[in-house]
Amino acid sequence: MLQVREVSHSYGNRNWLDRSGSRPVLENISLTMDKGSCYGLLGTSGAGKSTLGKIILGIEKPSKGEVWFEGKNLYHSSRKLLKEWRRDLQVVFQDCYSAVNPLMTAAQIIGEPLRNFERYSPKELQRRIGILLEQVGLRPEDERKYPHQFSGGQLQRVNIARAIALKPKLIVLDESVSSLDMVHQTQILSLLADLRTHYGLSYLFITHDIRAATAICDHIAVMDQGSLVYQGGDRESLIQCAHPAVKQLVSSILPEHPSERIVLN
Ligand SMILES: Nc1ncnc2c1ncn2[C@@H]1O[C@H](COP(=O)(O)OP(=O)(O)OP(=O)(O)O)[C@@H](O)[C@H]1O
Repeated sequence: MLQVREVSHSYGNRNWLDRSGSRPVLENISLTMDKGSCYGLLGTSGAGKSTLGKIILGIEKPSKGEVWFEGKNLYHSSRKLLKEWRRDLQVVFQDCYSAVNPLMTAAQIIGEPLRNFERYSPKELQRRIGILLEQVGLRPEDERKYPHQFSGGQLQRVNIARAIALKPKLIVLDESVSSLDMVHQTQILSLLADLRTHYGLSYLFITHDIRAATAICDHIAVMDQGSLVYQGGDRESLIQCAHPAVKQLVSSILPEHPSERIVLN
């Protein structure tokens, strides 16, 4: 469904005083995502995960390489095709509060993509917003609430409802559960798993949290300083991987004494 082919990227010099040359943020990244899969992209801060996410979403053109989505080259497409991709590729960010307009109600936030892409009557729009609220576990009366009247976990559900409103094919989840407490994290991860089954969605799950990634992903890649240093589907090989960046991630969740070690997932 999605192929990233030999993608490299630099942001260029930040200002004219910076003569150091543009350091690559991504170097020769290739990955493939199958339909319906959940691909975990792990790595420490600054590894380049969000940059790769933006390139996959079509909002940051890579300096080199290609992104293919459903057999077509994302950055060599007509305006019409790009508009279709805007529907098919959605994103949920970490900071649920800054991802929404504080002056809009939940109904307005969730209804926004439907108003932009569909021509529903007001009654039909209302009905669809009601279904979406229910699907993400919110109550009908929540539609009248403003962002500040929700908890972080509830507002992230509003963001997820907006992301699934157009029945996309791929959702980039960029640290989407990272700012939530453990209880809300578990609830949102379980909601995401249910929605994936219901809609046949694919996720690119960007995170630094190996535990969250192993809970829902069927494939995991680890990035370090702009390169992919590990790709695999099975937890054991991730734990056994000798690359220092992978070991660092794994050790962040493993106690020193083997008898105290919990099994991932
Ligand atoms: N718009 C930008 N302009 C210039 N440099 C940028 C820009 N966005 C990111 N960078 C730089 O690119 C590098 C990778 O950043 P990116 O946000 O992709 O990493 P990340 O792995 O997602 O990190 P984090 O987990 O902290 O979000 C960093 O050094 C960052 O400073």
